[in-house]
Amino acid sequence: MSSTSTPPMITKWASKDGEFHRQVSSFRSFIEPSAAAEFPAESGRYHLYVSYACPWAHRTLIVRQLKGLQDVISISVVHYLMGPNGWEFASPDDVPGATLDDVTGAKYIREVYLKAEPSYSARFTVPVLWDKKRKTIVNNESSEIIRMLNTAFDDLVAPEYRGITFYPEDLRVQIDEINEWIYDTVNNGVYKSGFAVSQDAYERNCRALFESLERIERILAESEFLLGSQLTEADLRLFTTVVRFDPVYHGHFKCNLKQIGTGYPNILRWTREIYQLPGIKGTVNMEHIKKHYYMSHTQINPTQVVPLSDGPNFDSPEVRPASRPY
Ligand SMILES: N[C@@H](CCC(=O)N[C@@H](CS)C(=O)NCC(=O)O)C(=O)O
Repeated sequence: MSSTSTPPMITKWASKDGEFHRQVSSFRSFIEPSAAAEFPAESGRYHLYVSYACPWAHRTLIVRQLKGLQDVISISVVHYLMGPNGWEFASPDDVPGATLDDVTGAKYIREVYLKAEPSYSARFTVPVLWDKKRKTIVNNESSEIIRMLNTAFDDLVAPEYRGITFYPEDLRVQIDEINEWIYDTVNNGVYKSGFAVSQDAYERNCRALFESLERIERILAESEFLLGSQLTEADLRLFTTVVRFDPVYHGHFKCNLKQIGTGYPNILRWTREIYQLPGIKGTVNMEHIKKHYYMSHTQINPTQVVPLSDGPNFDSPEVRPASRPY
């Protein structure tokens, strides 16, 4: 694909059956602690390309924060608006929160992909984990990037972050199991509702989404986090969808049977607990989130008018776990 060709439009995300099918990510290598590895963990070598708007990229920002990796892995943040050329970099003077790409000098994320693989012809998604040394993409699948950040850099972080894990061995089976249905019906479920172009696909996915929210509400009525008193990867993956739910998915994606702030007291309490953990609120940029969805998906919102509400106040009341939950 040449660097001037146009990527597929958002409207093409739904296929003939009226249903949205998320593409499988293409770059799937792993960073490992061993110096002999293809991609060895090194401080300053790897770079994350993210969008504050994107719930998948948001996962990687959260784990980078909670694992104390800010000085080990650098980041670039794209403009909230996704235009016909896809994600674009912007100066923070023009778009507060965004950055230019000081690593490869790209104007668009698509150029980063094409530097890594000139024949790449799939979607140009964020997050992207980039190797500055080999000048290539290590991985563009958020669920795998957060696993690497969880363990691969432990020798390089400050002592208080070593050994922190959001994928503990004794909970792996339960984490994998809960991730599976939450991914399908909630994380991706909001997109399957919002991008559906048939009534049937919309209703089916929207109902499945709310069945899962009811199930999560029941879990969180009994338990501090999804799998007990320990914060795990399953919570972090769900959090990025829930934090966007009332301001964006409820209206823009028509996920409107209930709202988190008024309809799910236990999910609301749980969201506040995560939001109030050190460093997390700095990863939630509601301006980028709202402007991205309402202004980029012009097939859904042709006026590009952005609604006023940011959703529930996650800052207060203060909801403090008894001890650090991870
Ligand atoms: N499987 C990927 C999905 C990432 C993804 O779909 N990102 C969206 C933003 S929320 C994107 O960059 N879309 C651009 C496009 O599809 O053209 C992951 O979890 O990392």
